[in-house]
Amino acid sequence: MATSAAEELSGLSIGDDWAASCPSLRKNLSILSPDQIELAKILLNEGQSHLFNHWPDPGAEDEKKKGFFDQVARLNSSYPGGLKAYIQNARKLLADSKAGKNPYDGFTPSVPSGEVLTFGDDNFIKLEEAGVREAKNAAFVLVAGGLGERLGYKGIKLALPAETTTGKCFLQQYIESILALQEASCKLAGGQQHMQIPLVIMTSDDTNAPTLKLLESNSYFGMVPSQVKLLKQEKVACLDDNDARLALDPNDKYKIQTKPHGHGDVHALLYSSGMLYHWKSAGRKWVLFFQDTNGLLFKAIPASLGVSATKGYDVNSLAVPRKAKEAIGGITKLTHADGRTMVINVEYNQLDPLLRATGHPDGDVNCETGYSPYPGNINQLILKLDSYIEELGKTRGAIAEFVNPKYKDSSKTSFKSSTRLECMMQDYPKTLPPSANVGFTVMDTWLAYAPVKNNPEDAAKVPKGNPHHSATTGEMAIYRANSLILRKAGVQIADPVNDVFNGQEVEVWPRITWSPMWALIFADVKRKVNDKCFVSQRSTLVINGQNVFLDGLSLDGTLVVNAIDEAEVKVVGSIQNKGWVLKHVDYKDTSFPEEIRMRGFKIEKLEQLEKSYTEPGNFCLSS
Ligand SMILES: O=c1ccn([C@@H]2O[C@H](COP(=O)(O)OP(=O)(O)O[C@H]3O[C@H](CO)[C@H](O)[C@H](O)[C@H]3O)[C@@H](O)[C@H]2O)c(=O)[nH]1
Repeated sequence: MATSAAEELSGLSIGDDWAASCPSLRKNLSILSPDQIELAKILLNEGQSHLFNHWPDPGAEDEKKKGFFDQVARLNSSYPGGLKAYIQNARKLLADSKAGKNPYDGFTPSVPSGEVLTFGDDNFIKLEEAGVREAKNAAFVLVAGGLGERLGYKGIKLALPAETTTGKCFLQQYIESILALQEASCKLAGGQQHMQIPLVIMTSDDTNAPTLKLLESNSYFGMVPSQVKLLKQEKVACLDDNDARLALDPNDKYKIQTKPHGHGDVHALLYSSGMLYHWKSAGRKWVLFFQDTNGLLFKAIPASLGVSATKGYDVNSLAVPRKAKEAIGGITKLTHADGRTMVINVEYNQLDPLLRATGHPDGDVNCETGYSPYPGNINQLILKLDSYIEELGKTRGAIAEFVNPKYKDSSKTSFKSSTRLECMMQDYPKTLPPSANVGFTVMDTWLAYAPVKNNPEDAAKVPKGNPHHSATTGEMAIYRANSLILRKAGVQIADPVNDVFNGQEVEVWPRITWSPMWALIFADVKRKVNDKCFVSQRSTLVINGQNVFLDGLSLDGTLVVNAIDEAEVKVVGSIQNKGWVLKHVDYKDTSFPEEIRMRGFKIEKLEQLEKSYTEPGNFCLSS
């Protein structure tokens, strides 16, 4: 095609007319590759010419311009449907938000029915066994891309000690639990096959490098390195206004400002990585999703996996009784005026307005049980792999999104700061067909849920009766759960005492911990203790070893037992020493490490009986 002399001089051609509305980009087309030009076309078509307004003529800052397109290419490829879809979705959601449209318009909430389990009864024991049986066919997915802004800890949350008696971090606890499940499940299957249970960890730019470092510097906590796969989520572009104009980074005009898109990214990442097909061809049946700081989680997993298997649930959400206004979503049955129904998590900030808008003037309040009638979603999801793959084949893992702009004023025309689209992994069932078998499993909070989300200052402000969700309560909950489980198995455990750490009143139970290899399910505990045992309130008991049996132990102090699998150790008689005591530490006292300060106490090791059995054989441990 003929080109005018002037255009030839500037390197432009008539074929570049698509860029006529944006002269500063048009002048620079000659330095862009064909792929970059395609991306530029998408941006202009979607009303993003402002991104180029400040671009100088070719020859100046060319590397920065190319770098800009490198980022655009990443943003384009990491979002299902690319940037075009992102911008179009944003425009629609921003318009809905401006119009004050309720995402649940036309839906009436009601309390759904699901499986309510009671720890330790026959049904629970049966479900735990069914869960262990299924575990060899499972894959675990840990979402750990969040920064944990509410906690304010400078490291990654997975590296925090779940409890300070052993100092094991959350990631170690999770991995040891999966390995114990793997071993128990393969044993139940007759031990012929040795299947590795895969673990995927979703990270982000904020957490990827430290997560990898934590794994590598601890030999993957006993997993085979190839068993663990990190999938990094990308951030999404920020939006400056209701037209979904992308925001430039205030510190770098050649960069689009980005923010996290939320844990819902996990579905698109699993899909695009090809992981799901790989798992399916290896005969896997279940995908279990979980979050970064719940030290009780694996106590609830076997039974809930048992529920999924026996009920054939496509989706099973783990839930606990929820206190009104607690920062966990409520599992709700939504019935549309047109007859459609779904059982879905309604996020904690949306439940109250939804209830008020549908004939419940008091909104999110407790009922006569002292709890909200809506079970609290703890975001532990078990999906059946077959139907999950089928659904993702249609959606490519795209999850219903939302936007939450902070408007400058009631005209809702401008934002206080840029916003972005977000998505949540628990919204996966929203696109499922009505025939999908969606259920949930409720367990006691003491057994299943004690996350570490809040910093000490905010945790102390939580209304009385509502959970603090702090490092203090996360740790105390582990001791409480272990004490209650031993009690249920017949061990006499002294009553707790109340104490206040970092302004939070908690029950302090004996500091009892065991490795998952000792006991994964209640039947394991029952086999390994008897009702002649006693543990006093000031005691600490650490059991590290598969074949340790408490046979008439009376403990008043600290006992630590370490044993290899081939050593069978019977612990008998009375053991008494000064033990380990909890010393108060103020969170503002910077002479202590952050991990200690944030929980408000330090364990002072005065005296203990510690025994390690490193040779095979039968042993008797007494004072
Ligand atoms: O972009 C993100 C954001 C978060 N996360 C991860 O997602 C998990 C959950 O994040 P938060 O702890 O910030 O989640 P919230 O407390 O806001 O809420 C979520 O967890 C609650 C239970 O802990 C309720 O279930 C609630 O409904 C659910 O949205 C964490 O492991 C976090 O690391 C990511 O991987 N990427």
